[in-house]
Amino acid sequence: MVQNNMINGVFLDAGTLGPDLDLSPMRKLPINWQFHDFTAPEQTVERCQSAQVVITNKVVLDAHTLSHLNNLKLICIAATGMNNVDLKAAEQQGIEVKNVVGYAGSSVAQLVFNVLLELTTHASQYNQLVSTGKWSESQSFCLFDYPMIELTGKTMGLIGYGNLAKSVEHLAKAFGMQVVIAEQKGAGTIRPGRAPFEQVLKEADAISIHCPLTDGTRDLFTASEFKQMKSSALIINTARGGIINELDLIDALNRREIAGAAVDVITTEPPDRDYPLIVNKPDNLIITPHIAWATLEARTRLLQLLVSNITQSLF
Ligand SMILES: NC(=O)C1=CN([C@@H]2O[C@H](COP(=O)(O)OP(=O)(O)OC[C@H]3O[C@@H](n4cnc5c(N)ncnc54)[C@H](O)[C@@H]3O)[C@@H](O)[C@H]2O)C=CC1
Ligand SMILES: O=C(O)C(=O)CO
Repeated sequence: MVQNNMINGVFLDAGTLGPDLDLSPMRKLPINWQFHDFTAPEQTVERCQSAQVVITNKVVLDAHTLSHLNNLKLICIAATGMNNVDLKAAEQQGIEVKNVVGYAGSSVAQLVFNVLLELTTHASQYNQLVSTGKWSESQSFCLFDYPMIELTGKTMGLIGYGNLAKSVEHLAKAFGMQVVIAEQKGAGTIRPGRAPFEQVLKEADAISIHCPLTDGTRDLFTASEFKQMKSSALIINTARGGIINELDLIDALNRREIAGAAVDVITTEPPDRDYPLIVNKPDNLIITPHIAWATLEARTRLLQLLVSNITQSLF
């Protein structure tokens, strides 16, 4: 508990919640706020120096930064992923860290199926062919340029089985897919209802990644994992960049070791203009700019949960 008449709070990257989200529920809390749209790494310490509560969506709070923040009592992450905060260093300094859980299930599952359907049905690529006149030039009433694949009866492999994976499972079953849930790679025992990681690689027609980025999941998918997958398999990463090795993904897609991929998250966001995954983007890769969470409905829930996280900890 902090004496509430003295609380200084900083929101380091309020701009990341979008221009259309009304932040007044947070502004109304009895906290002496400083809201910044974005914060560069070199501005972080100075901006947080007198704060007892700091809110960050994607600004990095590493051990070095935290070591300068002696007043800090609470970090509220305006997201589910906590990989931008050094949790061990925070714990050692007695700083409580809270994230927002369970706000984005519908939204993320919708994006997963949007890209899965694009990779299997190619509606926007066919739409493009119509716009460029290929349909008008055709002798047949329909085109066959992109092979259409039915999802019913196919197997969806889930990596991580928390809130988001369960929402994806729900939609997968509605499409008539079988769902296999991967046990953590290297686990000695396989929990009921789970399958060994390597078995999921071999069996899945589509893999959807929903685990956090940690030391244990960094580079979980490299050349070796892609080689174990079916050549017809698809992989979708809406979790975090870094879980898939991006250079290995480019190779696997170019060599058609797997059939396609979609990533909503990459290792460096936003990317530089010469980011390898983008400049060398294979035609069987879809990249979206970290939008899976970004429906207004999900962001509205996120804000409510963020306010409730702060209130529960401080008041
Ligand atoms: N693209 C986007 O817009 C969004 C991305 N995310 C990302 O999705 C991740 C998952 O979110 P939720 O499902 O809500 O989290 P969650 O905490 O409910 O589920 C994560 C699951 O991953 C499992 N896990 C942890 N380490 C693992 C490992 N080594 N191997 C396999 N599974 C492991 C956990 O046991 C848990 O079941 C977040 O950590 C975040 O990075 C979250 C929201 C939006
Ligand atoms: O909630 C998350 O983890 C996201 O990636 C969206 O910011």
